Amino acid sequence: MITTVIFRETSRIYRRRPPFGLLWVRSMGGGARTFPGGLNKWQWKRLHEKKACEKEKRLIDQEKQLYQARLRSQIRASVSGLPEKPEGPSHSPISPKEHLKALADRFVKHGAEDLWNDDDGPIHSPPHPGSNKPIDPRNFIKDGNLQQKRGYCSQRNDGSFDSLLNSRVFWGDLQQIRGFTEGNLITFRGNLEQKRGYPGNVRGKVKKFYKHIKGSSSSEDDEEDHGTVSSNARWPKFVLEGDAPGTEEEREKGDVKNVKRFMGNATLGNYDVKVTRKRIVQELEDYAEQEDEEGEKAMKLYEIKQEIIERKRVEETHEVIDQDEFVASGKRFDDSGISPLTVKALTAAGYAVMTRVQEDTLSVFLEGKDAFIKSRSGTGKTTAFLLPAIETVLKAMNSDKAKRVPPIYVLIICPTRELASQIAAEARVLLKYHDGLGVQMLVGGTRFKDDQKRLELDPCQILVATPGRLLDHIETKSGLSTRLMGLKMLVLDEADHLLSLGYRKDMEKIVDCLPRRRQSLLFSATVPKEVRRISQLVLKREHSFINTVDAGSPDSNSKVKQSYIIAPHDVHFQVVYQLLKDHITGVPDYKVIVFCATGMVTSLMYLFFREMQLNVREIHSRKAQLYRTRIVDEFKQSKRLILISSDVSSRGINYPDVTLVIQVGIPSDREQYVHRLGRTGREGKDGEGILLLAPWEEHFLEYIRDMPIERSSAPHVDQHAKSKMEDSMAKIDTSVKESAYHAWLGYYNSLREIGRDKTSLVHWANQFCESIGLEKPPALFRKTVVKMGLKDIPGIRVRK
Ligand SMILES: Nc1ncnc2c1ncn2[C@@H]1O[C@H](COP(=O)(O)OP(=O)(O)OP(=O)(O)O)[C@@H](O)[C@H]1O
Repeated sequence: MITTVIFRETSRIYRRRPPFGLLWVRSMGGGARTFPGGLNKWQWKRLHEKKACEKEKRLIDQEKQLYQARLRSQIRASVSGLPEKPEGPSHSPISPKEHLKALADRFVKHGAEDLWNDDDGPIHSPPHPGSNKPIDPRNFIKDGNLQQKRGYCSQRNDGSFDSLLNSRVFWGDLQQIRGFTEGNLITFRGNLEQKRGYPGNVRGKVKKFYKHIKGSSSSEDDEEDHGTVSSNARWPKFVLEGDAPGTEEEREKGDVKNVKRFMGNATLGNYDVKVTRKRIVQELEDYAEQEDEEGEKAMKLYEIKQEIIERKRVEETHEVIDQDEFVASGKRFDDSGISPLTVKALTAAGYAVMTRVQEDTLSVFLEGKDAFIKSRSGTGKTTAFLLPAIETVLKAMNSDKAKRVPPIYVLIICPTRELASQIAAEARVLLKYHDGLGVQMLVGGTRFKDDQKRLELDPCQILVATPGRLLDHIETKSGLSTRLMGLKMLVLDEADHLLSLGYRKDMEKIVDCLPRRRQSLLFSATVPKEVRRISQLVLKREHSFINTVDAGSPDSNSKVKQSYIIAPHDVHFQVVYQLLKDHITGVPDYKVIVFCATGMVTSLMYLFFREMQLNVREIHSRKAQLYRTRIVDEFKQSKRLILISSDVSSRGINYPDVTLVIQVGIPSDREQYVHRLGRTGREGKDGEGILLLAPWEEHFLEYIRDMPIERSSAPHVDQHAKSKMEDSMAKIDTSVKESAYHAWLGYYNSLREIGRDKTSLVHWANQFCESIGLEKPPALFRKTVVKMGLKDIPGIRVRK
C-alpha cells in the first residue's frame, strides 16, 4: 500500500523523466476510498453539498407556505373584526428572507402603492370621474345603471353597454380585479364578440350574452340582437367573478354549485375552473361593498389575494409552455445555487431562466462527475460550462488562498480561434462582478512572446485555448505547465472534433500533462459512436453521458427548414447566386452564410459575388487573424450581409439571426453538415438550410437520411444573369482560380468515397475548372500527384 502511494506521488513529480532507480508508475487517479459507499473525499463532499442545497430549497418552500397561511389568517382577522396578533419589535439581524417577509407585511398594512414595482404595470386603473376608490364589481349588479355610476361611459357618455365594452377603463378594472393578463382580456373580448356568435359590432351583444348565461336561447330573443341595449341592462356578475351563473338570488346567496363553464382555460387561465368559490373571498368581497375605510382595506387584501393567485398561475403556465430544448424547465438562475454575483451578471446579460443543457450540466457538476454532454447547436452550451467553471474557481480560491502564482483552475479547449475568443468574451460577461477573477486566451495567429507576457502580467484562473498553441506553451516549459498543476476542471468544447483524428495526438499530449484529479466536461452537438469510445482518453470510466436531444429525434434543430438541390457541377455558382437573390428579395433582414469546401474555393466565390455586386464578406484560415476577428465581429452585429466561409465558422460560432445557410458541395461528414446547419435557427428561432450537391455527390444524402430534409428544384437562372456571371468570373485573376482548383482536388481526394475513384475525381475536377472559367486544368507538382495517387490518371498535367 505504502509503495503504491510513494509510486503514485513519484510518478506525478517525475512524470516526464523518472530518476534512475525509480520505477515509473502511472497514476490511476482517484483518492483513497475512505468514505461510505466507496466514495472519495470529493464525491463525499459534493454529496453533502447537494443535500444542503436540497434542504435549503425545502426550507424556502416551507417559508413560502407559512407566509401565505399568515396572509390568509390576516385576511380572516380583518373580516371577522378581531384584532391582529400583536407583534413585538425584533432587534436581531434580519435575514434576506425575513426582509422579504417584512416587505410583504408592509404591502398588506400600507397598501400596494407603497411597494409596487413600476415594471409590474399599474396597480390601479386611471381614476374614474367622481370616485377615487378602487372599483367594486358588485355595484355593477346592484345599481343597475352601473356604467354611469362608475363613469365607464365617460368617453361616449351615452350610458349604453356599447360604451361599457368599448371603455378602456372598464377593461382596466376587470384586469385589476380579476388579475387577467392582457392576452386573456383580448381573448375574453374575442370570445364575447366572435365565439359566442355576437356580431362584430357591439350593439345588442350584451343582451344576448346575458340570455346565454341565463340558459335562454329562444330564436325570438336572438332576433333582438340589433336593438339598442337599455342602460338598465345588467352586467352578469359571473363575468366579473369568473364562475357561477345560476339565478341572481342564488348567486347573491353564494350557493350556486354545478357551474357551466362558458369559456375555455385558454381564455380565462385557471379562473373559470373553480366551481365553488372560497368562502373567504366571498366574505371579503361582501365586506368590500362597504364604502368606508374598512371596505377599502378589505378590497386591498382582496387584490393581494388575486395577485398571489395570478403569480401562481403564471408560474404554472410557464412550466407548461417552455418545454422545448432552449428553455426547458424554466428553472431560474437565482434558484440554482450559483454565486449571486454570477446571477447578477446573467441578469445584466438578459438571461433569467436556464436552458435544458445548462440545468443538466449544473446537476452533474454538483455531483462532481465527469460528463459527455450532447445538446443541439445554439442551445447555450457555452454558458452551461462557464457556470460550473466559475463555481469551481470560486471554491478553489477559497480553499487555497496563499499561492504565489495563481494556478489555472479551469482549462477550456476548443478547435478554432474564433470560438476561443467568443468563449473568452462570454466568460468576461459572466465574471463582470467577480473582482480578481480573470480569463485569458491562448490561440494561434498571435506572437508567442506576447502570450507569455500577457499570462505573466495578468494572471488568470480560467484559460481558453486552441490545442496547437496550448501544446506549444506546454512543450516550451514556459511556466504554464506548473500553473496547470492546480487544474480542477477541464472542458472540451466541440469535443467530438477535438477527439477526431486531426487533433487526437495533440489532445493526448495535453491531457497527459494535466493532473488526474479533476472534473472533465465534454460538450458537442454531435457525438459519433467512435468518439464516445475514445472519450475515455479524457473522462473517468464512471462518467455520465447526458443527451438533451430526445431519442429518435434528429441532431438538427426542428425549427430549421432543410432542403437539398441536385444540380450539375458547372452551374453551382449560378445556382448559389440565384438562391441568394431570391432570399434577399423575400427576407429584407437577410443574413446568409455560404459554406465552401476549402479556403481557396471560399476566396474565389467571394470575389465572384463581389463582382456580382452582392454585399459579401469572406472568412477562412488563409486570412490574417486580425482580419478574421474583424469580419466575425462585423457579421455578428450586422444584417443584410452574406458571409462566404470555410469551415472556420462551422462550429460553435454564434452569429445571431442567420436566416439562411447554404452548403455548396459535399460536407466532410454528417457532423459537419449538422454543425454548419446549426449556424441558423439558434436560441429557439427559425431558420433555413440548403445543401447544393452535384449528381455524383448524391450518395451523401445516405448519411443524413434521418434528417427532415426535402428535395427542392434548382432555381431558374435567366440568360441575362448568366452572361453577367460569365463576365464577372472572367474578371477574376487566373492564379486565384488555379489555387481553388488545387484546393478543390485536395479536399475531394481526402473524402473516402470520392477519393477512391481517382479517374472520376480527375474528371469532376476538370468539370470544376470549366465552371470557374479555366480553359484547361493547371498542372500539379509531381510530389502532389504522387501523394494524391493521381499518377497515370488521364487528364492530369504534371509540372516539369
Ligand atoms: N439561459 C439563456 N437565456 C437566454 N439566452 C441564452 C441563454 N443561454 C445562452 N443564451 C444565448 O443563446 C445563444 C447560443 O448560445 P451558445 O453559443 O452557447 O450555443 P451552443 O449550444 O454553444 O451552440 P453551438 O453548438 O453552435 O456551439 C447565445 O446567443 C447566448 O447568448
